Parts: sequence; structure tokens; C-alpha cells
Amino acid sequence: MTICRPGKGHLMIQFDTVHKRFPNGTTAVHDLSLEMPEGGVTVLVGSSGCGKTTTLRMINRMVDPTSGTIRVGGKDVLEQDAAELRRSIGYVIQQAGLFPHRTVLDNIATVPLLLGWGRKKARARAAELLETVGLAADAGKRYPHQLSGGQQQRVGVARALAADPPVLLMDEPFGAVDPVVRTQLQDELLRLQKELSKTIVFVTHDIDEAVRLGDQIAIFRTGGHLVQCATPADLLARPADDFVADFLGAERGLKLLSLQHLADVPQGPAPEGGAWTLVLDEARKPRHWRATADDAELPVRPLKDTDSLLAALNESIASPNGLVARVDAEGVLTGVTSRDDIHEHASKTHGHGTHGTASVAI
Ligand SMILES: Nc1ncnc2c1ncn2[C@@H]1O[C@H](COP(=O)(O)OP(=O)(O)OP(=O)(O)O)[C@@H](O)[C@H]1O
Repeated sequence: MTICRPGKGHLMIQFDTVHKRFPNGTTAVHDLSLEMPEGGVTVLVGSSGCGKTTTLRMINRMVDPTSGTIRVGGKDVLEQDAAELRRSIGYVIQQAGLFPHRTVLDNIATVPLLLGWGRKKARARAAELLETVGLAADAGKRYPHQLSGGQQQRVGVARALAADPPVLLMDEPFGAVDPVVRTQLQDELLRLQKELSKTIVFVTHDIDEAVRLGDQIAIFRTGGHLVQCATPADLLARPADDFVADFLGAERGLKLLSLQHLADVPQGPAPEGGAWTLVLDEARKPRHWRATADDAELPVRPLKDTDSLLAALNESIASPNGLVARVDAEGVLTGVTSRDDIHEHASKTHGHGTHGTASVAI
């Protein structure tokens, strides 16, 4: 059995040896012990039918466990009224699940109205949330079918946030939109999360989405078994077994590079007198590379400390001499870094163990 213990901060959600067997005999979740820190995003991933949705739905009692305990904010969910619990937890599903005959504003105001806020206050809150999720005020008067899939998904997020719940459950919320909109929605969620610090449980099939959004990722396999739970970087660096490694995909190393930043990679002065010179403007901002032999020019894409090692590797391949120009926040040159330095730094942090540090196999 794998137990996930993040080990720092307050825990908002705790699964303790939770088992779910449906009346038809299907075991959807098998002795799950998993802890989710307050203010963090826990992503549940795994192939179809491995128990992600059931796990999520046990948190707000849309499904009750067969055995074991689930605590939200320290309280056993089975000791709470199911309807009340549901209203206190935001829930977002694929294709938003909006009420088709209610305006967008009324959709968003649903839970505040159920909580007895009164129409005026609930609608004012809904209007505020439209802006929070990046929709224009006039979208509030429309009906869901008059919005694009991506816009509907934003309304779904606004509706889930309406009563300002501490916990948000998101079941494949961006599964039905195209990849460009999906990336935008992920960016929006990351921006919102910086502001709101909700405890989010997010179900997806998409490992890239999990790596982008998760503070911790729990990987399940068929039969409702949790295989590994760790931070994205730990998971990518140290998959627990072949199943996890396969799930992470052949580009696991590149994914890991996308999570690591350039900041710690050493830099030196830009070379002088070699085959290529880095040309700067009067403010010492890089303009281009110039060939000593024939004055040919090649573009330079300077990187900041916050850029990823993947971006750095990419730039070092594009650069004529394998050097990456580094700049400060104002775009002024701070130095250059070689492809070898990037490689060396990447392999130092990849590690070769087999177990994620946040997982304890027992
Ligand atoms: N109400 C139910 N009655 C019987 N079996 C169920 C019920 N709900 C889910 N199951 C079964 O439990 C298992 C886990 O289902 P669940 O929906 O939790 O998986 P999932 O990982 O979310 O799948 P997907 O990624 O396809 O949504 C599956 O075998 C499913 O068929």
C-alpha cells in the first residue's frame, strides 16, 4: 500500500484506509490513504476506471465509502449533513454542467441563493466572479449555449467559487476544450489559485496538465490502487515503478526540465574574439549574435532566471555557439551559460532512485 503524506502545513483533506465497493461488486477505490494539504492542488491521475472520480465524489459525499474515514477540515464527512457539505465545497465538472435554462449570472448565483444570501447579494457576487474568471459583464445575461466551451468552463469555475468555499473539487474540468483554450484555462486557474489559495482536488487523464497544475500528484491504477503520490518534480525524477514511468511517458526528462529554473545554473562573461560575438545595445540588452567571419547575424532569445531549463536547452540548440544569453528582469545582460552547464545541472537534479520522497511504500 502507498501512503501519501505531504508532511508540511495543515491538512485539509485526509483519506484513511478508504475502500469503496459498489453494490455490483466493483471495487472502485482500494484502501486509500491520502493526505491533501490546505491551500494546495492535489491532482489525481490514472487511466480510465481507476477510481479517480469515485475518490473525488467521496469528499463531498456524492458517494459514501464502504469503509475507512474521510476528513475535511478535521471532521469526518459521514458525520456531516450531505447536502450541507456539498454546498460548502465547490464542484466543477467537464462541460461545466451548467443549467441550460438559467442565465450565466443565475447559474453562478446558484449556491449563494441556496445558502439564503438573497437575490441581490447573490447576483452582485455572481457579477464580481464573472470578472474574476475573465468574462465580460454582458456574458452574465446570456444563456450557457450562447457561450464557447471555454467560456462555459469559466462560468463553471465561477459557480464553484461563488460561496467562497475552502475546497474545490474539479473533475476533468478542461477535458472538453481544445488544447489552446485548455492551456489558457490552466493559466487562469494558476493565477486564481495564487490569489485564492483554495484546497483543490483535480482529476485529469492528462499527465502534462497534472505536472503544470499539481503541488502533488497521486497516480492510480486499475482497481483503485494508489501507486505513488509525490510532487511533480519527485515523480518525474523518481517514478516508483514501471507503471508510473510508462504513465509519465517517454518525455519524462523533458517534462522535468520544464519544472526546473535557470536560476541555479552558473553563468560566465560573454565570449570575446570567438567565432560569434553577442551584440548588445547601448543599455547592454542583447540584440543578436554576429559571426566574426562574415558579419552574418543570428537572432538571440535572452532568458531570465525564472525561465525553465527546457527553454534554456531549446535556446542553446538554436544558438550558433551553444551559449544562452542571460538577462535580469529589465532585459540587461548578466552573462552567458553553456549547453554543457545546462546538461550538467539537469543530470545533477534528475537523480536515479526509484521512490518519490513523499511516498512511503509499506
Ligand atoms: N455507481 C457505480 N456502480 C458500479 N460501478 C461503478 C459506479 N461508479 C463507478 N463504478 C466503477 O468503478 C470504477 C471506478 O470508476 P471511476 O469513475 O471512479 O473511475 P475514473 O478513474 O474516474 O474513470 P474515468 O477516468 O473513466 O472517468 C470503474 O470500474 C467504474 O465502472
